Amino acid sequence: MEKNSRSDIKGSQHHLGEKQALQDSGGQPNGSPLIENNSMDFIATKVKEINLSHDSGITSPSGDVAAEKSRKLKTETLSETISKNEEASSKSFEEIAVDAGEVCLAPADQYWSVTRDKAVKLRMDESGKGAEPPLTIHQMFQWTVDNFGNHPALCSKEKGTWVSITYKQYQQKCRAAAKSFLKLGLERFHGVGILGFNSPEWFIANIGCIMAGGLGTGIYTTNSPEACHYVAYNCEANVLVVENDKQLAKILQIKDQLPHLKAIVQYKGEVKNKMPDLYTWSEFMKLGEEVSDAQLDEVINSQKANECCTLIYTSGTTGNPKGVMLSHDNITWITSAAGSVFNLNNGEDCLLSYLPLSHVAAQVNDMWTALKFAATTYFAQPDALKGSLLTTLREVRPTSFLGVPRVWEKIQEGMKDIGAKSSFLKKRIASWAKEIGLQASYNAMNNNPLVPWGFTLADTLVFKRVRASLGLDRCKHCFTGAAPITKDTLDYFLSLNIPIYELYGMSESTAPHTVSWTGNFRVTSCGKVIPGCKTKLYKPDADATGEVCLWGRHIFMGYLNMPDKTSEALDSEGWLHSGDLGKHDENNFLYITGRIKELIITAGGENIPPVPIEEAVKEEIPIISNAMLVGDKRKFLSMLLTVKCQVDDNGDPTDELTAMAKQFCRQHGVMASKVSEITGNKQIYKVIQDGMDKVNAKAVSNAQKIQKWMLLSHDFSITGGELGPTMKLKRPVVAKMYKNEIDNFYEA
Ligand SMILES: Nc1ncnc2c1ncn2[C@@H]1O[C@H](COP(=O)(O)OP(=O)(O)OP(=O)(O)O)[C@@H](O)[C@H]1O
Repeated sequence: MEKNSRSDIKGSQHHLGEKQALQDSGGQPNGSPLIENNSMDFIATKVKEINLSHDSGITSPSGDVAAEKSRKLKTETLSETISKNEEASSKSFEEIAVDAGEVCLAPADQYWSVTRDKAVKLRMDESGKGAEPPLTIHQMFQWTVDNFGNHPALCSKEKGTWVSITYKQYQQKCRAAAKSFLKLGLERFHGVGILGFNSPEWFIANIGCIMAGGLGTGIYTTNSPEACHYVAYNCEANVLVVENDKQLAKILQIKDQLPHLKAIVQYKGEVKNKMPDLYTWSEFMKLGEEVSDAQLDEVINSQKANECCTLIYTSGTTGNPKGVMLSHDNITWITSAAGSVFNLNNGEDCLLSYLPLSHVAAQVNDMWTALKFAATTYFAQPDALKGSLLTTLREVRPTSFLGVPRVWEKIQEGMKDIGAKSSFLKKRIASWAKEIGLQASYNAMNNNPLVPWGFTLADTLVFKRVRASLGLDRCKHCFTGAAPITKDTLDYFLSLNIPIYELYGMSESTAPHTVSWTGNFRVTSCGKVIPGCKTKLYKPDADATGEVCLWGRHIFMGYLNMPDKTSEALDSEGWLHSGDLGKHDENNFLYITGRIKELIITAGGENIPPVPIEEAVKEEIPIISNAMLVGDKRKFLSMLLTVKCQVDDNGDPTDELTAMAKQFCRQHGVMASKVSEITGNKQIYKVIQDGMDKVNAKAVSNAQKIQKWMLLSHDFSITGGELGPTMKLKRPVVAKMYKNEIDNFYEA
């Protein structure tokens, strides 16, 4: 049914297959079951709504709120202006900042910098969004506290109960952390590395570090000790904040090679082996009690909006991670600019934090946008991506939800598995509703007011229940970003009347550059440029496809200590060259069509983007979880393949096939339940070869045909290092790991 409905839709005016053919294969790890199957049966079971209202079930936070005096930062003149201004509640902080004539910038004469303490020139416009006065993180925070001080800011689960802190308490805790960092000797523009799963402590450590004049630096929890060392050394970390003894163990292995390190703080669990300069969270938070407010305010007030406050290390899909230097203005401006597109209202939203905060997308969404718009951030459980995400989603019922493509794919897989087990009648109802849903969604996308017949019934019987069962019934914005998503997944959710809005951006653009939103989206497009930002397509070809170049106040300062890489990324005029290929449609929607850095250039000189071929293989042979095309400087193309298998509690792929993969084998007469049972299995190999033949039959040239392939015994994963944190394929890593296998393809 789905295929039929999609092909119906394909007849519409949009080139819907366009991007699907160009997807990155990186989004196919064999992650652990994200979705608990028994909770996904949206048709079969009456969906049990967990009526957790925004604040219900949340115990009062500890600490005497009334006794707290709202701290006045040296943005005092601004805050005073706010309180004096009769219209304070209706005026934005930016407007009031203009009134007060207070703009804090350090002298700078160029758009880029590669040294931690050097300010940059801002890409200010003369009018509009790009002309808004620059703000520091602290000014933005103070405005939120002044206006929404008693609003819940952070909610986390403690012993099974949600506990929240208000914006006032949040700021107070950040200030306490900042004082402790100062006490520990955090030097100006030196890093505080944070290595752990999302939690209030992560946010407080990060903002506390910035208040104290340091550079907030996330480190991926999946990093090896060596990879942690790379980041901690590069940012000259004075303090490392780790989640638990597992992360601590990694740091203990490398701490002697970190000349700037002064202390380690562990924020969860017991500190088993006491040692000097190792603190628990509660010890740490008390360390700075003697540091006066005036001392801290002096540090805060000396900071300028065009100076660095955060380092985002790239995930390394194309080489060693680079330290992307972000200024206060990068962060405060983009959160304001993107938030206005989505019409976010202060104090109205709540979201769930579960994607790695070291990645720019999660950090900007969960921490900075929430802070700017006084939203409430709920923290998921550390095993979110191993199964608990859905349960938490249903408790929190966020009003905005960001998933990387793989998250949406896992939800889709879970729902399909359940659907496959439903009775005949339920399957029929689902098919009927999905056909209507897809048509209705495409009509809405194309501004066609026609509502298909039966929509209201389908909405009541299916769509509303699905939304509730996923915890998305209050969700106004379901987002995807950070990597390409397939049209198949987008259509699947559209058929359930859940539009997923695509965002595009990079660490180097402080996350979003183009966005999609209600009434403004096109399937397979990543949306329109944010007001105040500009896109240029560099060296467009005959098809008007060129390299996507970005401009705006969100463009990063430079890569820390990497002048060459910085000048490769930023041209002499200050445009950021993304390395992505893209084109616009007649309505200025941007379509990403490939990555220049991933192009395969064969020995015969043909340029081949690998993603469309990899996606075609995965679609044709559904048992395949990952496919990597090789053939750079070789005579022909070959492909490494992995099959869908289950993962263990650590996220490591196991030998056990997924339910879907077992079913696939059975359909082809093979009673296998393990990966090892099908590697070398003639029947399965024939099925794969048949699929390859079909893909090759559609190849645009002989050079684009896959001549040889190999089924690997082990799936790719984040923990294995083959996939980055947003599940993108790390091609150089895989090429190195399977060098012998690849060489074998080309031996005569
Ligand atoms: N909506 C999207 N569609 C397609 N690709 C996207 C989308 N959003 C982001 N990307 C890809 O992600 C890239 C930015 O990702 P990020 O800044 O996390 O660095 P990375 O590419 O993962 O790591 P590295 O720079 O180390 O290679 C973009 O350049 C683009 O290739």
